[in-house]
Amino acid sequence: MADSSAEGTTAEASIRLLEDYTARDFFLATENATLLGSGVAAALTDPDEIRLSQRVATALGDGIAPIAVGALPFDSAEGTPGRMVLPRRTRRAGPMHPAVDALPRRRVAPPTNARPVPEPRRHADAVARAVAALRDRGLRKVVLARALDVEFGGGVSAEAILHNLVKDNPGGYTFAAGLPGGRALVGSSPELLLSRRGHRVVSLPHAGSLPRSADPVTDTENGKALLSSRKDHIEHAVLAEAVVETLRPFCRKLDVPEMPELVSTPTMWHLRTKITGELVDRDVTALRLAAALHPTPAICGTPTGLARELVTELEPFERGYYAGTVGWVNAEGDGEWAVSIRCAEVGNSALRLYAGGGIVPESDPWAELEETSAKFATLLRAMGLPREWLAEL
Ligand SMILES: C=C(O[C@H]1C=CC=C(C(=O)O)[C@@H]1O)C(=O)O
Repeated sequence: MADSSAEGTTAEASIRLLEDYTARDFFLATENATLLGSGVAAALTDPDEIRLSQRVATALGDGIAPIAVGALPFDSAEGTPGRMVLPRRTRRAGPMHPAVDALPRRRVAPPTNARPVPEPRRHADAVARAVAALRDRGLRKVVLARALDVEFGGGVSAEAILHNLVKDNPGGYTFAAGLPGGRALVGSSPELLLSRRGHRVVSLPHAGSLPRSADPVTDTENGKALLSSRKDHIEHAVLAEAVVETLRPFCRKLDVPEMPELVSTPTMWHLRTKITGELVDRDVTALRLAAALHPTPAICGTPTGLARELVTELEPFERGYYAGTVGWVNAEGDGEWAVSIRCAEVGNSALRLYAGGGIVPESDPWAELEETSAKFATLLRAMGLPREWLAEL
């Protein structure tokens, strides 16, 4: 029988969950709560995400465990199926911050080798080709990503990276999801795909970005520049419209602000829209809603099918669980699903880091390359590496 415990809202309780995390587990820390799922009472994989959500609801209804946790890939057609686990043991605690600030950072040994995939210049070329394809094939937006393969002669610890990510990102959805073969998807995303609590649903789509700067004047200027950038508002509007269109049939009421707001992570400025709604049917679970929304134009594009084709054509790697979604759902159908960005797939002695950006007809290839470098910084920082380290590759 699966075991579930609420361990209180004290700082010690949430920090204990972080300290007990191992690379096979599921972990999620948000502004509101900390969750650790360990062991496997049941595991479900399915390339069809809607069917997976139904199978998960049935398993939860059978009482196998009170909660299911897991990850959906960017594109299950690439051969990576959605993967859900009903943990043997689920532990919940209150939010981690600010108590975690007092903990020392954990050391991640320096990499022995690193290789951008593709070469930076080739990513800029791909962006230029994407801009031309948007025009020729009638797309409004596509999201192109690049990867960074990093090797560690002496091994790399997902636990240490997660620890530092939690410390660095108090407002983030900081996650780790165990994957087959002892690998783990570890990251800290600013973006909530969907949360459901009772009738209330919330989505926090993010699109439109500029890097933060260590210089306060430049930093403020970047924020202001983003807020007045026509190109970024177009990129954002395509996303917000798609989220609203998908949620509308499920909701009797939707609240959508007219303009996006400016928000920040420690490494990026973004445009974000807070969309809230009231569900018509309480039987529609958080996972079912996440499966309906995914892939949004924050990580794929519009129209979805054409954008997905363009991604496959222009990116020389498979995204796997990057640009998918990670989260949990319980027997009541409540849950929380973050977009799996600002993350890395971590193995024993190597990891692959990912970063992407939305391309619209107004996009500049070199600025887009810069943007992906800035987005890598979330993980680089957790690995103890300065952003300048990228320029040496
Ligand atoms: C695809 C990523 O970010 C998305 C989320 C926020 C802003 C984005 C942008 O401005 O391009 C991206 O759509 C990523 O970090 O890999």
